[in-house]
Amino acid sequence: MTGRESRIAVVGTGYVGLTTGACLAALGHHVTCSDVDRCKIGLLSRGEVPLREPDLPRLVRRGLARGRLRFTVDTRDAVDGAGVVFLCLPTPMASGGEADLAAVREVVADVRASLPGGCALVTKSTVPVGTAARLKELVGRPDVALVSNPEFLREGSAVRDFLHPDRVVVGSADRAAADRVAALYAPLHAPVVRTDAASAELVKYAANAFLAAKLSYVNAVAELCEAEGADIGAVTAALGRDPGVGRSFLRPGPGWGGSCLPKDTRALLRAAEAAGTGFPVLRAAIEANRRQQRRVVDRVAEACGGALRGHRVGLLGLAFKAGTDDLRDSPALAVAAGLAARGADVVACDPALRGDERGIGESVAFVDDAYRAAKGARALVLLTEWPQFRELDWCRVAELLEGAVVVDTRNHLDPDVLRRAGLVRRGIGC
Ligand SMILES: NC(=O)c1ccc[n+]([C@@H]2O[C@H](COP(=O)([O-])OP(=O)(O)OC[C@H]3O[C@@H](n4cnc5c(N)ncnc54)[C@H](O)[C@@H]3O)[C@@H](O)[C@H]2O)c1
Ligand SMILES: O=c1ccn([C@@H]2O[C@H](COP(=O)(O)OP(=O)(O)O[C@H]3O[C@H](CO)[C@@H](O)[C@H](O)[C@H]3O)[C@@H](O)[C@H]2O)c(=O)[nH]1
Repeated sequence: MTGRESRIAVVGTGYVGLTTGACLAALGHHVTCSDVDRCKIGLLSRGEVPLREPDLPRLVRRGLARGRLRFTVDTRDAVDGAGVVFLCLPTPMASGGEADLAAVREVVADVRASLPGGCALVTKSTVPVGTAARLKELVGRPDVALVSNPEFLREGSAVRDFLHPDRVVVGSADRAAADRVAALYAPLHAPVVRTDAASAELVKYAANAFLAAKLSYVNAVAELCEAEGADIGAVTAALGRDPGVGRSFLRPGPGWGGSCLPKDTRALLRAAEAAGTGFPVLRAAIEANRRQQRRVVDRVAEACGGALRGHRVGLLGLAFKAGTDDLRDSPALAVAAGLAARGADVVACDPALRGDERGIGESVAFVDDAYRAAKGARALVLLTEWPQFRELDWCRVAELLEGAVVVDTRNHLDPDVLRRAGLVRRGIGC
């Protein structure tokens, strides 16, 4: 690879952009990352990482120290001299459910004249089918190629997922540009799937929608287990051994959430409706997820003797899964809001949060440890599977609680430990 080809720009330094930038710098490239958030760029330039992601701070500091990683608020400066420009910008849900591409369009319009001739402009953001083609028109330059290279990392294991991908998907009408992007991943020895841009864009949505539908399916099987007296743990242990099913994404829970699955399923559904095909299976999976959250609220109401009004309910965990401090579309927040709407006095804790984060909402009082969340509660509800919740002194919890029921929406706690503490554990599907 020539000197210029190994100069990379990454626009957007969130979970995807910062991981991409730091990992590509670790692979030996010279990477400039840009972001509109001045505060974030200030922190990152000093080696401080404002995201909770294992290994990311170490890679960022090493990249800075070796002069391979640089941060700027000036995106035009970042793309100057770059052979590959990754767009890692937010594509949130718009009011109608579709993906909002405003940030992507704004950046492309802003940098189009500054892009070096021959560079590859790569969408790593999750974008609807046809976006690469439309951006190609917006750029309006025959010497700039558009490439779709969707990202499949998960929060909480972003660096590991980036460096050990199951597959790398590269889609473009421009073979040479796609070769150049694929070559960046060569040291990872991962399978590279080469496609046209539209197929690459669809792979990302189809993957997330599949995972979401699988989770809704498992949560429905869990409900059936409760009705029939079966045990979801035993069912999924055997089910997952079928290679057609696979072992992952079989854990029932309070519903699936996070920054991607909810918005991407809605966007795909909207796109399918606009395309005239519809997607009834996906629609059902989304509705089943809402129902799952309502089911958890009903279950807590049962634990409180039928009605929630006037009862204190303690919540263990607010993040959408363990290992992250991300609250975006967390099912825990939906459950908390549902409990509060039915009159419960909701008190929550989460080891990754301080309580002053945006998004927790007014209906939840935040306390800094599990014992304070348990104090005086009629029911305690585990919503995020943090390992430290297993290690609580459950006898102390039992003394602090006003009631005796723990609703374990992740089937995370040891039933015997709770039983010995005199508590009743209600899991999902068991
Ligand atoms: N978070 C994930 O696990 C994940 C995984 C795969 C794909 N994705 C997709 O990747 C994209 C980015 O997701 P994310 O979670 O990294 O988002 P994020 O919100 O964590 O980060 C986006 C960053 O872009 C910056 N930004 C916004 N407008 C900008 C502009 N005009 N110029 C420069 N920077 C700007 C923001 O300040 C922010 O730092 C989305 O399309 C998402 O769906 C996310
Ligand atoms: O067995 C499981 C697995 C997950 N979940 C829930 O499903 C949601 C999503 O979890 P996960 O997929 O681990 O989180 P993300 O970090 O949002 O990752 C998803 O979304 C990313 C953004 O598009 C993709 O890159 C990843 O491949 C895709 O897994 C969370 O609420 C989890 O608690 C379960 O309830 N049971």
